Amino acid sequence: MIILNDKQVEQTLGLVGKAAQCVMRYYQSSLNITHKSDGSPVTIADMESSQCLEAGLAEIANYPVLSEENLPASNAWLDWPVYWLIDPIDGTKGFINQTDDFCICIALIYHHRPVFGLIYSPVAQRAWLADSSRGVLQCDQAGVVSLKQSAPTAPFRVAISADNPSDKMRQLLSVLGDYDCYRRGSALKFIDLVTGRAAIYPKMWDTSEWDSAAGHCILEAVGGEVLDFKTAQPLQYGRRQSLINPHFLAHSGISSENVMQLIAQYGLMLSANAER
Ligand SMILES: Nc1ncnc2c1ncn2[C@@H]1O[C@H](COP(=O)(O)O)[C@@H](OP(=O)(O)O)[C@H]1O
Ligand SMILES: [Mg+2]
Repeated sequence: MIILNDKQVEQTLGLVGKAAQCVMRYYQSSLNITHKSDGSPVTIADMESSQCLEAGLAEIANYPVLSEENLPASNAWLDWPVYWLIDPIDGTKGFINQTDDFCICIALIYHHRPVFGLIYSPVAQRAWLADSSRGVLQCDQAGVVSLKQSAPTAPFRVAISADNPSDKMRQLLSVLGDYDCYRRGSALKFIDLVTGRAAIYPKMWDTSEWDSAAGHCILEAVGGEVLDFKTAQPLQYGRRQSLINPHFLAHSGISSENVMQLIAQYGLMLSANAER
């Protein structure tokens, strides 16, 4: 197991603060937006944040860095036992639309599992980080607080993406009875699961491994899970040529019975679609 020492964690926090300063120089200004092959937007702020993080992380711990904005030409990650996996701005749409829902995600992957995760909100100037020895720490100017799993209150609060359609989601959640949905962009939805604002975050649309890795690590550190909807096993990283995640169910503090109901319902929806 790889564990970052206190100095490396402090340096990583300093670095993410520096990347956030790069990003905030462009927030609420007019930006030239280009689109990638999956249709997602990218700006100069994504690129500058990536350059800042890539250079800094390699100095903090000299592992390869896999960034959303700088992918290796080949599938080099298949041979890496340990590497940094970063999303220089997660929720670029929220950044462009000035919703405040965007963040910087940094994960350290060791043998296909996220062993360190850090999510930073440049607007709130707050970081959440986790690993197996520290649990989850929330760090901001007021200080450092250790977060524990908070019990969800009824009805279940469900965090969903800002722009994924609702009909499929309603069908999935129908097995829960009473629930209450809200929309929010970016990996900050994982933080909502940690703080108890949400109990469930289902993702039935494509995301990439850098979108989930840091949040996955932070959520697991308070006892939550990020499960592949098809296998009911935790997501894994860097195992396949494709970096697209399977559809997943992230949750915290709900019963295993509810988890199995949601996974079974996903399976039924999948078979019904295949039959059409
Ligand atoms: N078709 C697709 N393939 C891969 N990733 C996708 C995708 N559509 C959306 N995403 C990713 O999902 C993220 C947004 O998720 P959410 O809607 O939950 O906030 C975006 O992250 P970025 O903003 O980092 O590009 C985007 O990359
Ligand atoms: Mg992203």
